Parts: sequence; C-alpha cells; structure tokens
Amino acid sequence: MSSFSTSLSSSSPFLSNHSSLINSDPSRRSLSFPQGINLDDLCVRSKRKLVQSSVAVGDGAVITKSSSAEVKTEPLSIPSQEADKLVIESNGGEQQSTVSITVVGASGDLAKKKIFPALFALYYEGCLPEHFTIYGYARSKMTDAELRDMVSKTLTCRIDKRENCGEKMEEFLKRCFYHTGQYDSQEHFVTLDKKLKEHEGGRLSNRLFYLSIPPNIFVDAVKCASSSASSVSGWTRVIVEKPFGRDSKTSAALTKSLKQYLEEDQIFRIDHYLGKELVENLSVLRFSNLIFEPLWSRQYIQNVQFIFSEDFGTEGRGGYFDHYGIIRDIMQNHLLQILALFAMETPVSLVAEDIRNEKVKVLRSMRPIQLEDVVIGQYKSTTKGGVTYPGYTDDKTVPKDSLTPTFAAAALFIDNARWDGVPFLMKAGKALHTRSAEIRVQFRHVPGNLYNRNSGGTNLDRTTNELVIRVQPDEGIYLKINNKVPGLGMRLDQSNLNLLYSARYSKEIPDAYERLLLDAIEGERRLFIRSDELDAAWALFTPLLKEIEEKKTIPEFYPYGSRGPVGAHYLAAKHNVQWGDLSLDQ
Ligand SMILES: NC(=O)C1=CN([C@@H]2O[C@H](COP(=O)(O)OP(=O)(O)OC[C@H]3O[C@@H](n4cnc5c(N)ncnc54)[C@H](OP(=O)(O)O)[C@@H]3O)[C@@H](O)[C@H]2O)C=CC1
Ligand SMILES: O=C1O[C@H](COP(=O)(O)O)[C@@H](O)[C@H](O)[C@H]1O
Repeated sequence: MSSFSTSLSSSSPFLSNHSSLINSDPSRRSLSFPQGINLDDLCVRSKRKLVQSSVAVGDGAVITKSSSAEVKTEPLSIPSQEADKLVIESNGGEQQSTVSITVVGASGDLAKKKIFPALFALYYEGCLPEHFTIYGYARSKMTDAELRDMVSKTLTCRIDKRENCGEKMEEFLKRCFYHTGQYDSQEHFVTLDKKLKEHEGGRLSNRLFYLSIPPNIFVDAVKCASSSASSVSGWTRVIVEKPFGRDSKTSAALTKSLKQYLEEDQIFRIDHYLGKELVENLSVLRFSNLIFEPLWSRQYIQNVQFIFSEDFGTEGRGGYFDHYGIIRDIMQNHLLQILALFAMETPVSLVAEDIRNEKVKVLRSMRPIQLEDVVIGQYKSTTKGGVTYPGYTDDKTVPKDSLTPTFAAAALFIDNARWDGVPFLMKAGKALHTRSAEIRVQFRHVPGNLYNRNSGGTNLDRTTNELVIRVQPDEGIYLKINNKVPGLGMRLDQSNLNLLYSARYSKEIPDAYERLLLDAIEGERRLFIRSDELDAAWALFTPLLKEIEEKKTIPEFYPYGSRGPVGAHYLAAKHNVQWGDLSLDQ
C-alpha cells in the first residue's frame, strides 16, 4: 500500500489563482483557503480573527475590520437605532469584547457528552477569546460547583499536550457557571442577563446560546433568551440542535416561530456531520486536486454510496427515536447534507452563501423519492455467544407494535446535467455489525478494457476503481486501483492507495462540535443549514415519510448486530450496484 502525498506544488493553477501555501515545512504543507484558514491548525483562523477589530451592530450583524483597514460587511440589516450604539474595539483596545456562551439544557446528555468537552477542547487549544464566560442553564437545581463537578467528569485533553491538562481544566472550570431556570420564564432569563452582565464587566458583549433541549421547548427558550438576555452591544446568536421539525409543515412552523424573535443570520442550525473532518475535506479533495473534479460526473461515476451504521441500538433514546425513525434521524439531515456537498457545482467562492447556494440547487434538483426505491428495517432481539441483545421494541419507552424504522436504504437521483441517471444510494442503520460512516464512489468500467482478455483470473468487471472517504472511525481516504502482480506473468490485482489520517498526521482530529462551536463564535455560517436548504431537504423526504406512515409499511426485521435487511441488497441490485461496504475486499 502506498500513501498519497497531500503536498501541493506552488505552480498549481489552483493555488496561484486562489491561495497561497503557508508552512515552512514542505512535507507538512497544507492548503490555505482564500480567507487564510489553515486546515492544519484549527486556531490559526481564530487567532487571526482575534486580532481583527470588530464592530458589532444590532441583531447579530458584525462588521469586521482587518488590520489592513479593509472592511468586510456581512449582509445583515443594521437597525438604525442600533447603529448609534456602535462600539469600536481597536487593536489598542478602546473597548475589549467578550463572549458569553449559555448552554441551555446544560443538565442533559448532549451538553455533558459533547458541548462542554468541545468548549474545553477549544479553550485548551487557545481558540476561545481571552474574555469568555460559560453558563449552564436548565431547570435542575445545581450550584456552580455541582455543574463544574459534572462537567469535569467528561473533560479530556489532547493526547499531544497532556502535561498541563489538570491546570487547564481548573482554569476552564473557573469560567463555568450555572443558572437554574425555566425555559419559558422571562424572569429567569432576566436574572441570567444580570449575571452575564456582571461577568462581561462592561466589555462589548457577544452572546451565544446553545439550545441543547428537546425541540418542543426551542421556541419558548428562544423567545425568552432573545427578549430578556440578548446582547445590547454585540451580537446574539443561537445554535439550534436537530430535529428541525418532523416534516415540511412542522419545520416551516418552527422556522416561522424562531424568526419572530431572531433574524435568519442569528440562527445556526447545527448538523454535526458537517463539522466532521472528512466531510470538511470533501470539497478540498474535489476542488484542489485536478485528478478528481474532471471525473466527478455521470460520465465516469457509476454510483455513489453514503453509508452510516452503528453497532448499538437506540438504548436510552427510544422515546425520542420512535417519534422520528432513522430516515429523519440520519438520512434527511446528515447523509443528505453530505450528498449535497458531494454533488454541488463549484461554488463561486468558499464564502458561506456561495456554498449554501450550490447545495440548495442540488437539493432542489433531486427527484422525489419513490417508495419502491426504499427499504426499511427494524432490529430484533438476538442471542449470540450466550449474550442476548434487545430488539428495538424491547425498549420500555417504545410501543410494542412500533413500525418505526431503525434501518433504511434508499436510491436517490439528481436530475441535472452532471448527475442524470447516477444512483445515489443511502443506507443508515442502528444495531448493525459495525460502527462506521463512509462515502463510496464507484467508477464506471474502463471502456474496451484490454486486460479483460488476459486478466488471469481477476474479474475486471468487478474490479472497477472505487474511492472511499471514511468519515469514521479511522478517518481516511483510499482509492482502489488495479495493478499488476509483480512477477514475470501478467496477473492483475486490486490495491489501495491509502491516506490514513492517523498515520499521516500526529495531531488528534478535533471533534465536530469543536469546529462548529468555533464557527458559530466567529460567525462562520458555511457549515450550518440555511432555512431554504432545510425546506428543500424536507420537501424531498416528506412525501416518502407520509406514504410509509399512511401505508403502515412493515419494516423488514434484522437481527441485532447483523448486516441489515436483505432487501437492501435487492435495492442496490435493481440499480446495478453492489454495496461497497459489504464486498469481500472493501
Ligand atoms: N444526545 C445526543 O446524542 C443528541 C442530541 N441531539 C439533540 O440535542 C438536543 C438535546 O439532546 P439531549 O441532551 O439528548 O436531550 P435531553 O433529553 O438530555 O434534554 C436536555 C435537557 O432538557 C431538559 N428537558 C428534557 N425534557 C424536557 C421537557 N420535556 N421539558 C422541559 N425540559 C426538558 C432537561 O433539563 P432540566 O430538566 O434540568 O431542565 C434535560 O437535561 C435535542 O434537541 C436532541 O434532539 C442531537 C444529536 C445527538
Ligand atoms: O444525530 C445523531 O447522530 C448520532 C451519531 O453521531 P456520531 O457523530 O456519533 O456518528 C446518532 O447516534 C443519533 O441517533 C443521531 O440523532
């Protein structure tokens, strides 16, 4: 196996047009994006931004002023009464700014598992601004000390910098506070506001609210946060967790309600798959390597597969899951977002709106999904090696007669010039034999393949090139190529050109939530879902979901820990495809 080199020649037309190389060690060169984001070091951009002067205006609008005096304005409306309140922070520090992050639903699973650890990781890496405060907010009664104790149990340090880990944790925890309150109480948010102001100490205050609560209370919390705890001098942004509704209607209603209190630019709809390193890398792979983009169409690609599997069931989340099912939980958001990034046309720039415009076009070009192009399944109990694994309906929070799919496979099509006729297969399941997420690109056969005649036992009809982007675990990219078996004869073999991230980079890959939280703090919207993207995603899936539910389609049962329903193979075969993850030489 050989490994790809990721270094790029400075004579590359891409680089000369759009970017420059920064890193003195040529073996570790990485691509610098137009905005100067160096993917090798997450915080380069943060540090760069922190030396920028910032002028915050009204509801989430931010004007950034670089030290070279070039002023870039994000396209937001600036209420005129707010314009009077402009406070300019110069590099000399006329007025310093601060960020207050409130985790709403701080006592919950996601906050403990992901949000606080991600905030700590950002702090640890020096990515948070000098002045910041973190508040946990929930109904549960807790003191600051109890919150810190809860949070401390989940914190870990980057493997390469363990020495001062304990010290950093202590410092971080001192910046964490807790406020008990109801999600629909203006009064409780007013008290939060007072506490935040004390910490902000008269600095220009920017506020980020992370809604880590069940969706039925999103709007109450947004109403109270925006009316009683918005920043008066800086920006106020709200990260909203999925689910964003259950279908087109409920999603539109949620958006409408949120927009009563927030501008679209203040709403950061999170899809944590967009924050995963290999998903971020998709565009880099496509648009910075000459060898891929010319092949990226129906002319050379036979099919594309988006595969998500988990080797555990819905244990503990059955109540939530039963209301949504795997299509809403994984396909309509995570897999569809990856598909849109994969299939979009080259954006005008890497600016958020340019990328999101292209993604929407893909989503709106997709053909309505037909029920006959979908297979659904549900896991059942099984006993292996003396251990009994529960079935989905064994969960006490799930109705015994639930038909909710825990597995689904679907064939989707993009009716545009680039992708006409190419099946985009999706497969997502819980309680399968393995945990992984990957994108597989299967290329067409070599026309008139010379070696078919003397392949010496290798079936070259099967061994087409395949590009695999393994999102997790063991992040990597590999390309299956055909090569000659060394020796005097002429036998062909298939091998992998393999870029395994852990072998190539000593740096630990940041968790998706780290990237996304940092983006939200910096006002970078590229990886968040715009409302028209969301509408297009729901428009695609809503008729299918309705049909499945109205017809009470019975899912195909599959044993816990298996490879899923056999129906998925028939679906792929119908489109002349084999699932890449199930082939012997995957
Ligand atoms: N957990 C995960 O892995 C993922 C979660 N999400 C989404 O993130 C959000 C938070 O998830 P998670 O942390 O698992 O949620 P939880 O069910 O743990 O809820 C978070 C907090 O909200 C409060 N809460 C729970 N139920 C209610 C209710 N009915 N009425 C009022 N308050 C309630 C509780 O705090 P208190 O009682 O103290 O007020 C709880 O600690 C959800 O929208 C979820 O869909 C998205 C992806 C993954
Ligand atoms: O959004 C969700 O994602 C998780 C899987 O996320 P991962 O980053 O661990 O792969 C999934 O378990 C959950 O059901 C879903 O709501």
